Amino acid sequence: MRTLITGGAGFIGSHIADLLSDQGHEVVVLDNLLRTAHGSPRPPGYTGRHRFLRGDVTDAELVAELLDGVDAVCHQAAVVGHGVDPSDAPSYALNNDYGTAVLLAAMHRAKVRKLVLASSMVVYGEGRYECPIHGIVPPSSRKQSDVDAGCFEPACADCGAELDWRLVPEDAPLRPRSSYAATKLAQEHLAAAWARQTGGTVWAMRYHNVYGPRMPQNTPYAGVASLFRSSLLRGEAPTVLEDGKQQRDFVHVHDVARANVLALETDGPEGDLTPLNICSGQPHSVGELAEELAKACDGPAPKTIGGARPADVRHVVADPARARRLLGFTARTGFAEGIAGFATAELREPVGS
Ligand SMILES: Cc1cn([C@H]2C[C@H](O)[C@@H](COP(=O)(O)OP(=O)(O)O[C@H]3O[C@@H](C)[C@H](O)[C@@H](O)[C@H]3O)O2)c(=O)[nH]c1=O
Repeated sequence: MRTLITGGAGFIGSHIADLLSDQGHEVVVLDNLLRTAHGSPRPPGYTGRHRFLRGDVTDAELVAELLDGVDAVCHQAAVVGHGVDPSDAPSYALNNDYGTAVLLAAMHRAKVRKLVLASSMVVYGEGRYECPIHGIVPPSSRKQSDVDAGCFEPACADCGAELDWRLVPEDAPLRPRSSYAATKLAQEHLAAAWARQTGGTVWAMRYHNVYGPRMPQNTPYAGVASLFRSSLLRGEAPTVLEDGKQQRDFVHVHDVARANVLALETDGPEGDLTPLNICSGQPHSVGELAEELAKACDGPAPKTIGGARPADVRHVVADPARARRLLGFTARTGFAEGIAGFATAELREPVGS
């Protein structure tokens, strides 16, 4: 199989490229290197192993050229971040949505019918909750006054009862809370329309909180695991927001790469997009993450400081059943083992801007 990986020099894309090559597949990497996992203009490991081209997914001519002879596309290139400042929306839309539209048009012309798309748990917005009286309810947005008063759990909008979190299945309502999240969902819509128009197949990989080697560091968008680790390695205590009891699904990048390779190798439903939670199925709190990392780095104990960032959600805990059923994917890296390895893993500085 010959695969074009956009964003193939990035944190997740580079692991997919390595795994595909290890398994004897042919890989073409397109990356603008604005924020690479490897941090150098020609990332070590690419020379000779993968065909590597520095360029942008919005460059229609280049994308068309690279699709020659390609069987499938793994689209990882995106501007990531929190996207809470509306003035960043044009940049997200240009790179994530216009870039995806260019790629899909080129795939149509080149008759490439298979796409694996990097999506994100951010498309859900807040997680799934059950009220003891009203059953599954849409979570109301947390008020700043509640957060300031130290009340972090979402309450039922109808009766005010405290809600229990539940696993989020792929057919949960999609309520993006940031420009970034909206552009990830728009990517899914563009790809779904392309699949319906062309009979193509799309697996939309809704990544949960991915961590592991080559994770970016020293950027506020790095993700909590990387930011905690950087603080600990500087000898500073990681600062835990809220009360530290907010839950996430931390999934190791090696598992995420394997899920992508399985998706590339698995025939999906034709003429549609199939979203999949890519997660471990083992929720952990942010407080636990801080404790585990502090232990593994032999650093100072975490400090819980309350507060929350705009657009922060409380618990997003994914249901892994569909990816298991359709791809045979189960995450193999346990939390304690993954975090211990991550404490000493090689991370990279972002380059460019
Ligand atoms: C950065 C940071 C976060 N947190 C908390 C805030 C959240 O409740 C929880 C998780 O935070 P984050 O990893 O920042 O994000 P997050 O769980 O909101 O998830 C997002 O992460 C972004 C980086 C990605 O762009 C998104 O695609 C998505 O994965 O950890 C801290 O307690 N201390 C910190 O220093």
